[in-house]
Amino acid sequence: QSGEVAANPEQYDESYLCPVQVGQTTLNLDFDTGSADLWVFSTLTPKSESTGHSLYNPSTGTKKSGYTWDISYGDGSGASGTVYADKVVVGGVTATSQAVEAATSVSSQFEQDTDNDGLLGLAFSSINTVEPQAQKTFFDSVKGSLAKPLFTADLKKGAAGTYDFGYIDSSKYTGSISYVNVNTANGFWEFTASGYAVGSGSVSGSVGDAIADTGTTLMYLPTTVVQAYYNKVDSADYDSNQGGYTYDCSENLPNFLISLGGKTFTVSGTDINFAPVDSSGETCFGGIQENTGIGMSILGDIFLKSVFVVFDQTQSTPRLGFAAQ
Ligand SMILES: O=C(Nc1ccc(Cl)cn1)C(=O)N1CCCC1
Repeated sequence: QSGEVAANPEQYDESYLCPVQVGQTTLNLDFDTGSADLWVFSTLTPKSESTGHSLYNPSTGTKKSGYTWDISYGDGSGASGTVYADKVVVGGVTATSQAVEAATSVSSQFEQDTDNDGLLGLAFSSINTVEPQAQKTFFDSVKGSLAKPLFTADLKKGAAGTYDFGYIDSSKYTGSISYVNVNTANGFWEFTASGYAVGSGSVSGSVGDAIADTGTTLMYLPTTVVQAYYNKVDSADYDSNQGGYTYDCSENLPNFLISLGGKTFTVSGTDINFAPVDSSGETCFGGIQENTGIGMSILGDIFLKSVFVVFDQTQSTPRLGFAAQ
C-alpha cells in the first residue's frame, strides 16, 4: 500500500497537524520524527484537560491490560496514559492493529493547543515509552506492506504540505536527492551535518551531530554557529527572559546555508524569522537557537520547510535523503 496525507500548519508554523483515523474517529495529529509514541486525547482524558479536542473512544479498541506510557518532550510538555490496539489509517495506509496510547493526563501546553489531538511518532520504535513492552510506531507497523519502506516529508511555510508513505513523488522536489546514513543508536533519525555559511558563499566548519525532527519547531545548532549567524543581524541579542536570540522584527535576516550529503541547502532568512515575542510585533524570536544542553543539533521545522526529506529504510542502514523543494 501507499498514501499521502496533508500536513496543515498551525499559526507561525509552530507545528503541522495531519488528519488520522483512529478507531472510528478522525483526529488531527502532530507527526513527530523525534519521538516514537502514537498518543491521542481520549474519552479517558479528564474533561478539564480535553475540552475543545477531538477524542478517541477506546471502546472500539482492544485494551492492552497492564500497559502504560509516559512521555516528556524537549519543551517540557508531556502526557501519559493507557494502551489499546485499534485500526489507524493515514492517507489510506492502514495499520489494522496499531498500539494507540490513550491519554489519561496531558500537560498544559497540550491542553491549551486545541488544534492538536495528539502525536504520531515516526522515530525508531526503540524509544517508544510503553511499559512493560515497547510498541511499534505506525511506520514500523505498516513498513512491510508499503510499496517501499520509506516515508517523505514536504512541509511548507504557511501552507499545507504533505507526508507520503511508500513512495517518492518526484514532482515534490527539484534536482537530485542527496543521502546521509543514519545512526539509530539513540532512536532518532540522527546523522552528521557538514559545513555551513551565513548569508552566502562557500560552506566551512561543521554543524556535526544532528537529528531531523518534524516535531520541533525551530533549529537548534552549536553556539559557535548561532553566534556567527546573529553577528550578521545588527539588532540581535541573546534575551535570557525570552530564552533565546531576539531582534527587531523590521530587520531582514540573512540566509543560512548547510551542507548535507555533499549538497548545500539554503534556509532563507524569511523562513528563519520565526515570530514576534508579543502582540506589539516590535521584537521577534529567531528560528535558529542554541543547542546548549540538548547534546545534539535539531533540524526542526524551520529547516524542514525548505527541503524535501526522505526517511528511508530500504537498506540495512537507514538513511535520510534531502532535496531542494
Ligand atoms: O519539544 C519538542 N522539541 C524540542 C523543543 C525544545 C528543545 Cl530545546 C528541544 N526539543 C518536541 O519535539 N515536541 C513534540 C511535541 C511537543 C513538543
